[in-house]
Formats: sequence, structure tokens, C-alpha cells
Amino acid sequence: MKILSAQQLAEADQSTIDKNQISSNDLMGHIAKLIFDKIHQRLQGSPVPIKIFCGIGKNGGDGLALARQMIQHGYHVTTYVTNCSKKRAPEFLYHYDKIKEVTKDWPILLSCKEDFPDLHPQDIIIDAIFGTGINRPIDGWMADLVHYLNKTPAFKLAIDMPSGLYANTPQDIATPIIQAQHTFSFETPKLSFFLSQTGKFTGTFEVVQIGLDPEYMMKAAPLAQIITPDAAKSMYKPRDKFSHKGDYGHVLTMAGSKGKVGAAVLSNSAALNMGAGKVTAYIPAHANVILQSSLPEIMTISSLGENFITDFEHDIKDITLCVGPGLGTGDDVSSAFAKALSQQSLPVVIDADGLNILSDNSDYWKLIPKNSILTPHDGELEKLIGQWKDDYDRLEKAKKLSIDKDVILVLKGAHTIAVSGKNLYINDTGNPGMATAGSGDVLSGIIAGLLAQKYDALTAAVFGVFLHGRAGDIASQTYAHEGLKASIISNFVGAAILDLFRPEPQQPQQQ
Ligand SMILES: NC(=O)C1=CN([C@@H]2O[C@H](COP(=O)(O)OP(=O)(O)OC[C@H]3O[C@@H](n4cnc5c(N)ncnc54)[C@H](OP(=O)(O)O)[C@@H]3O)[C@@H](O)[C@H]2O)[C@@H](O)CC1
Ligand SMILES: Nc1ncnc2c1ncn2[C@@H]1O[C@H](COP(=O)(O)OP(=O)(O)O)[C@@H](O)[C@H]1O
Ligand SMILES: [K+]
Repeated sequence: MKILSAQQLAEADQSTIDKNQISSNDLMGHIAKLIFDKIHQRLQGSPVPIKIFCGIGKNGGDGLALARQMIQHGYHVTTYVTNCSKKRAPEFLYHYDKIKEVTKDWPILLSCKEDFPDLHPQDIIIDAIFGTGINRPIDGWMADLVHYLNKTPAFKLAIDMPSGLYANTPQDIATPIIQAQHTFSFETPKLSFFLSQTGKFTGTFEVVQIGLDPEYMMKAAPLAQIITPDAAKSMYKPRDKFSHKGDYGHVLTMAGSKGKVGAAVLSNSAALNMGAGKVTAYIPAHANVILQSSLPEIMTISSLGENFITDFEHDIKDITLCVGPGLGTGDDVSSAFAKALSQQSLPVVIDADGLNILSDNSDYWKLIPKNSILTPHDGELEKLIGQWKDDYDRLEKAKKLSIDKDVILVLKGAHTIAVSGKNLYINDTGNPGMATAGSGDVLSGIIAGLLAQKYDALTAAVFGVFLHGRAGDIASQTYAHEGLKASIISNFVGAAILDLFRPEPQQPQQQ
């Protein structure tokens, strides 16, 4: 699914109106009906007080159109308008007038000087003050209103966006922004929803397809793409009946050091769980028994170094190298790392200490095969690209590195983002239970397992991240977030693959 900018969404809106010969007012009415259906599905006519706060732009128009729907269906609605400027959008005025068709109670105009309306913890607050048209920080009385709304424990539902949040440009998050519990976002989610500094303001979010012009949507160059379950499913390559293990590649991991052999166990086992035909662990000598007894399916090559890998000698043909987890960064390890890289021509996976070694040895960049996949968490990323000003700067710097070095970066986080040149692929699977030691080691093994099976590098990165998160999601249904461990996530990779083919749940019937 594409993520478009606020400006592109406004153009798509206009193009829809022009082509479908639907008026902007009617489009808003249509959207309000879609949102109403979703709310009604959950509330089922409950007499809970609903307080809708509307701005005077189109977001406010959406709020008014929704208010009309809710009043018509017997909900207890009070509508407020933050009437702080004379620049009312025509759509706002139209839907303001339409309200009188369903109620004698006009919306309450807040003059932007007076006290705020009384609110109760059991109210449902609908935030339709600002949407994508926000163009500066909220200040003055309106800022106080946002703080007041945020202070109440009442449930807050944002229409299109939490008011005050920018869709796709940097902002100071200390400025007033509605903290929603849930957001209905029109047509596509916004980029800010996925970034660590701003993503928390939406609460959970749901995309409502409002039917914007398909031609515009198809042609628009996205800011980023979200990997949907359908997209992930299309990446999957089924196995041929007459295949053998040689068809599924050979992962050679270079991982582990004294006290961190578990990292090697985790990445090797994940490569196997992902379906690599063969897996060999290149390990420090002392780790041999550990690897062999933990993972009977793998082969091992012991380095001459007892506690660290200090060399790289093997005679296996056509390997997919996965290097870094628990490796250490000493001089001998670093030379072995360089030697291993210098022998590769196909994309490799570099994680953890592999990335740290790379940050300390910029001359190693030239050894990295094109399209290799680097999987930094933010600590490792900072060493690679330097400090960033904000989440957008982080993405720009990562794009630059991806272009300059011809590599794919997998920026790990709550929403992991794969960066391939100028293109961003955002992951939407996974959960905070995955914030647990070793889950990144599992990811590197999964991606290497896919590369070995001849998935192209970008697909291996994007699909690997998707499956890793989905495995964590499925596992958390049994283990809870707290009980997730990296090895459990790895053991659920098969379940994540099966889940790709699970039939879609039936939508409940609308009234
Ligand atoms: N895109 C789509 O496909 C569709 C979009 N739709 C809806 O339209 C919404 C976008 O509507 P929009 O453009 O009218 O902007 P909106 O967010 O209502 O606010 C703009 C108003 O706020 C003002 N203003 C701005 N910042 C301010 C501040 N800090 N403090 C105070 N004022 C501030 C600004 O005035 P000005 O900057 O001129 O002072 C202007 O008056 C979108 O989110 C969605 O809900 C759907 O209905 C149809 C399909
Ligand atoms: N809050 C979260 N939500 C979703 N995924 C998460 C979250 N926290 C961490 N993860 C995922 O867990 C993994 C952690 O990787 P990393 O930090 O390298 O762990 P380690 O170094 O212990 O192996 C990444 O794939 C990351 O995306
Ligand atoms: K809003």
C-alpha cells in the first residue's frame, strides 16, 4: 500500500472530484457514512455521550458530516466548532447547514476565548479539528484545548489524523498534538504514523478506503510503501515437488564469540527454520560442541581462534554469507570479516558486530557485494550514518547511504523500514514482545535463509522482515509479549508462512 504526502492526498481528492463528477461535499458525506458504519459496528447504538470537536477546514467538515450520521441514528451527540478564524472551508459550511436537517440543536460555536466544555471519562471524543491541512504548530486557546482534551481519560478517536500531527514533515513533538486512542485514516496511513517520534499519537489506526481516483493513486510516486499481507503472499515461492536440498541454498553464518555463542545458535536456527537447504556455522573453536548439540541439522567449521573467529577458510561452494551476530570486533575478528567479504560476489547479510566493524573500517565498504543487506538497530545505524535531527533526517541519511554504497538497509524498530535507494518499504507486523535479546539475530538468519533460496535481495529483506514480525505476532498469542524469546519467534516462522494463506476473516454484515 502506498503512503502519499498530504499534498498528494489533496491532489487525489481533487482528481476524484473532477473525474467522478462527485462534489467535494458529497465525497465528504460518503466518507462520513463509511466512518459511521465502523463506529456503529462497535457501539451498536450505545447511549454513550459522543462529543465531536470540529475545526473549520475540511477535517471539520468530515466531523460535521459524521455528526449528522450519528444523530440520525439516535446517538447522543454534542458537536463543537472551534470557531477561531473566518476562513471556513465551503465544505465545512455546507455540512454545518446540513446538520439542521437532523436536529434542532446547532453545533456549539466555541469562541476561542471561553472555558472548555465539561467532559466526562465515559465520553467518546471525536477529534475532527485538523487533518492533513495543518501547516504550523497549534497555539493559543486551541493549544490549551488540545491539552485539555489530552488530559481527560475519555476515549479519543481521530478523524484522518490526530489534530496537530503533521502527515509527512518534521515537527517539534512538544507542540500540542491530540493523543488519540484510535485513528481512522483516509485512503492511506500517513508517514508520521510509522515513525518512532510521532507514531504514538494515533493510538491504533485503521485505514478507510474512501475510493480516491485509482488512476491518480496508481501513478503517484509514494513516499513509502507498506508491506501488506497480500504483497507478502505474492513474494512467497512454493517448492517444487522434485526439488532437493541443493535447490534451497547453503547459508554460511559467521557468528558467535565467547559468551555470545547463543547469537550463532539463533541465526543458524532461523536460517534453517526459514528453509535454507543447508546451514553451516563458522564459529570459534570452543563453540563447536554447543552448536552441534543445540542444532543437529547444521554443520560447523571451527576457526583456529578458541574464543573468537580469527580466520576464514572453507571449501564450500556457493554460500550465502550471514555475518555479524555476537561476532566481536577485535583486530583478528575484523581481518577474518574482511577476508570473508572479499570472497563473496553475491549479496550477503551483515548484522550486529559486522556493522560495528564496518563503521570502524571504512575501507571494508568496497568489499561488500552489491545489494547486500545490512540490518542495523538504531545504535548501529548511528555509527553508520551519524546522528540524525529527526526521523525524516534519519530516512534521508539512510537513503543516501543505500545509494552511495549500493546496499539495502533494514532499519530495525517497531516499524522496521527497508531502504533500497530512494525507496522505503515499511513493515507493519511485529509487536513490543520482540524487543527481546536475540530477536535481531533471528532476523538475520531468516533473511539469509531467503537469500539462499534465491529470493532477490530486496524481496529477501522485505519478506524476511514481514515473516519475522508475523512469527512474533502469532507466537505472542500463546506466549504474550512478555513471554516471547528470540528462539520462540524463530520457531514460529513456519506458522507465519502458513498464515500467508489463511482465508481473510469475514467482515460482519453492515446494517
Ligand atoms: N485528502 C483527501 O483525500 C480528503 C480529505 N478530506 C479531509 O480534508 C482534510 C484536509 O482538509 P483541509 O485541507 O481543509 O485542512 P484541515 O486539516 O481541515 O485544516 C485546515 C484549516 O486549518 C487552518 N490551520 C492549519 N494549521 C493551523 C494551526 N496550527 N492553527 C490554526 N489553524 C490552522 C487552515 O487555515 P490557515 O492556514 O489558512 O490559517 C485551514 O483553515 C483531511 O484531513 C480530511 O479530513 C476529506 O474530506 C476528503 C478527502
Ligand atoms: N516494539 C517493537 N515492535 C516490533 N518489533 C520490534 C520492537 N522492538 C524490537 N523489535 C524487533 O526486534 C528485533 C530486535 O533486533 P535487535 O535490536 O538487533 O536485537 P538483538 O541485537 O538482541 O538481536 C528487530 O527486528 C526489531 O524490529
Ligand atoms: K483530526
